[in-house]
Amino acid sequence: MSVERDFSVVFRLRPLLQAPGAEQQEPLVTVDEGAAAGAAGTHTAVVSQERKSWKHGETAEQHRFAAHRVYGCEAQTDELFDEHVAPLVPFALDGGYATVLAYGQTASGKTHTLSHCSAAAARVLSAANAARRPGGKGCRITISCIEIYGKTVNDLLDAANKRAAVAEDMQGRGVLARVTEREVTTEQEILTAMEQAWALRRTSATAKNAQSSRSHALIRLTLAPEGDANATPGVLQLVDLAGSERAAGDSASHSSERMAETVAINTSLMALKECMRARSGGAASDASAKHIPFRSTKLTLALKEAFDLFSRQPATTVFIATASTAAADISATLNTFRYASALLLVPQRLVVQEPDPRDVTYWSNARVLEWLAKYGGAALVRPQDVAPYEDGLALSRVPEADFMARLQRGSDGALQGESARRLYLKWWRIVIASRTLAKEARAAEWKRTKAAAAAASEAADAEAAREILADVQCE
Ligand SMILES: Nc1ncnc2c1ncn2[C@@H]1O[C@H](COP(=O)(O)OP(=O)(O)OP(=O)(O)O)[C@@H](O)[C@H]1O
Repeated sequence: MSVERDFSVVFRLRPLLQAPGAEQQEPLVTVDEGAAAGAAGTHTAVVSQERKSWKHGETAEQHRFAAHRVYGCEAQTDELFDEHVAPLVPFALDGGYATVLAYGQTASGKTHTLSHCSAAAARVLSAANAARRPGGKGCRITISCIEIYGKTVNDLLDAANKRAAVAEDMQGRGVLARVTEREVTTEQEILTAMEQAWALRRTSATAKNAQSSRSHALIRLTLAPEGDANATPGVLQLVDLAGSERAAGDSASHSSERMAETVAINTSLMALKECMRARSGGAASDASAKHIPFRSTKLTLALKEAFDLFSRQPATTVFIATASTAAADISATLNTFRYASALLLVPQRLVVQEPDPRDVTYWSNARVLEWLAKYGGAALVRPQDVAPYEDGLALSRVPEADFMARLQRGSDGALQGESARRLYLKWWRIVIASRTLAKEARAAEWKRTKAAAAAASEAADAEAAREILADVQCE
């Protein structure tokens, strides 16, 4: 069970929900079972759109959409979980950044699919972690849950649904701020937290709007390896996106509040698409490192590591597009599949940043101690007291007041006030300068890789042309 690709697009068709005694309808979206998997291992969903015109009468137009996998109406959520979500558990326990996104119109089955997957993930994760603990490879698991409603972020693990925030930390990672981080160990503890989050989302949504899917909900499990305080924690997160439908024609949808809400949802879903597509870096001939606009919305900032081209940890994303198969929802279903199919362009592999000795945030604890000995030496600072175990990244996360207190303690009071601050600022100058240098070097490397790929593709074209010419001449 391993993660096959960096980015998977999965379709899930919702069966028709027919009232008892209502006239029987046929699902208008089906899986093309006959079609062999496409070049990129893709499968196909077929949408029949009925059209009526005075000239041609009733006709059905067929639209075909590719995805890595299409689950039909009869498929069970367990099947989807086993194939696409379960492999993310060991991936995240090993330090990877795994994201599951559910996208689709209201009532298409996003929450149905994700709540089942989150419960199954709680079971698999707690068992896998318990099995790793005797070998010393277990993780400390914490859970945080937020909902993003327009520009507002709320804590779904706080009974009062208090305000939270999404921010970028010193290392440029998208972090959840002012949120409850609850430590969980057993399946039941994880489940209780998740259920509390889903329930609070439903209640707060009813207070705002009759429909629950006007906000994005994010459940994030952070997996910090026990016994290595410097390791980058793994992440397993599930995101129930706001309903993707456009404003309907009813008068309620035209209230200014509802319109603003719809604009905010559409903006964030478009930004999400842009971020995911920007990762593809364009054609091989496009030699520029792509700008990924993750800062444009709270949602994309929160998920930044999922798009980052140069990430400190491997990342993988499963995009589940849920769709109704009912005739009344066909245009929303077509929009869902158009959005999701376009994401198949996202490349298979991200560039995982190699440790770069030029970048202070990659320094080992030994290298940090060396630096402290060199620059704090004159004031007789004991480096070990300033950074007992921290590597460069961990030390750059130490808040200023704590850093200063360590300097004071580590020099028996010799270094305090302005002189301690000077050493602290010196540390920060080197953190920033080295990160800038490393970033520029990565951009140059990216450019070289792209140029080499473009040259290789041109050479292959030329070779193919020569072969065709040779064939023609033989004939
Ligand atoms: N695959 C499925 N099989 C059977 N029932 C389903 C399936 N998917 C969804 N449903 C049912 O359809 C209804 C709507 O589903 P759900 O609430 O998950 O939709 P949603 O897209 O999350 O909408 P919202 O965001 O408004 O809650 C629910 O009653 C759910 O049980």
